[in-house]
Amino acid sequence: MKKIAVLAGDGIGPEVMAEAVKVLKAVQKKFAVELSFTAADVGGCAIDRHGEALPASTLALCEGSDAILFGSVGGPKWEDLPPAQQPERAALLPLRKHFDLFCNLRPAKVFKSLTAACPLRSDIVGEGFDILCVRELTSDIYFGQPKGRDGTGLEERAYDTMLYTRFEIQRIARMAFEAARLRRKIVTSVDKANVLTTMVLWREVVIEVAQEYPDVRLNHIYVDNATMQLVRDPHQFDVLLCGNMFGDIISDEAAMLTGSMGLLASASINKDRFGLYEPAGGSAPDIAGQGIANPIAQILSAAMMLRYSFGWDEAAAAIDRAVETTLEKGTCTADIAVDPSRAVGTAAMGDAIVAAL
Ligand SMILES: NC(=O)c1ccc[n+]([C@@H]2O[C@H](COP(=O)([O-])OP(=O)(O)OC[C@H]3O[C@@H](n4cnc5c(N)ncnc54)[C@H](O)[C@@H]3O)[C@@H](O)[C@H]2O)c1
Ligand SMILES: CC(C)[C@H](C(=O)O)[C@@H](O)C(=O)O
Ligand SMILES: [Mg+2]
Repeated sequence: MKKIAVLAGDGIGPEVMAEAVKVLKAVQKKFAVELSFTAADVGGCAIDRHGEALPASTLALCEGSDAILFGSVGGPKWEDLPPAQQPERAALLPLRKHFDLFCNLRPAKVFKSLTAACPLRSDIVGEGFDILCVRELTSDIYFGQPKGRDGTGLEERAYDTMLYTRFEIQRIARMAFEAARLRRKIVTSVDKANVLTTMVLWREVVIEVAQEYPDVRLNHIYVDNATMQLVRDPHQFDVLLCGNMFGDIISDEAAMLTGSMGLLASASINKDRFGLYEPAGGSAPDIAGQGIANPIAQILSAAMMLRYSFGWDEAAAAIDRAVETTLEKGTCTADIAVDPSRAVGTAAMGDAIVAAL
């Protein structure tokens, strides 16, 4: 029996989470495995109901679970709170830090049947590309100290600290090289070593780690060039190794190149393979409550949970295949439909994936 903490969160979170749970329940039947689901509040909805974004009871549930399935948090309703109380800073980042989820895997793969949804020219996208962003998730300018604001008038200042230790770079670099070994064996390390001291260390350590993996090719690219090369020729990339900040930006770009933010799943794991699984996109306030969000990123995140935290590769692959089959049949939500008048809603998309499973 695997215990799953279900934290749907805000905006489209609960809408897409319902579909992921539906798919997991179907997996349970098909593969005769046992899963338990316990829901808890997190993010803005937890502020509204409990006065804080990450209530102690929610954290305790996560601690007693085998994995966390996470929706998304945040939205306009909570944007005027003091920054430290906002859902993203008070719930998501502390969860990542608390469980030491340093490794964020974000696979950006174009589905064959969706090449038309890709915003790139057809001669550039070709038959599709397959990139894995390996993003460091518990350090960098997100967490470096000091952070703060002081001074007054025109002397008022605000600052964050970009900081990496050798240990932090080594462990995320090893994850990238290990992942590349199972793929096309190319790691492209994204940095800004021409300007930032942190990134000079980053590049040095990545080069050292590469010595342990002589079978994997290592390239370096500056982050500005990386954003441009992704649009010019995404096929050149296999594994993109990034720090926390650059990985945040690059993974949104890679997601959209596959057709929609609603397609990009993610796994945030620690050294023991405990993980938090969430779509790379957010609470999408512009479409929340309409039943039109794409549940695929949430469903594929659930598949990643089965693969990385539970080691259930066969069940995970079955979900991946069911998503692919559904798309091949032409069932699409509005964000990826070439003809929006034929788009289906969130629940119908989930039902179609369950049927394909
Ligand atoms: N993991 C998280 O909890 C997480 C991640 C990113 C952003 N956020 C938060 O979400 C809120 C909104 O952020 P944002 O607007 O910058 O980014 P967003 O990812 O929520 O939305 C960006 C665009 O992508 C679209 N989109 C995203 N997911 C989609 C889906 N499943 N189906 C169809 N379209 C989808 C949205 O409609 C929107 O047009 C903010 O409060 C932000 O901080 C949370
Ligand atoms: C909501 C925010 C804190 C988060 C991040 O910046 O990591 C999000 O953008 C993501 O990509 O998971
Ligand atoms: Mg992001």
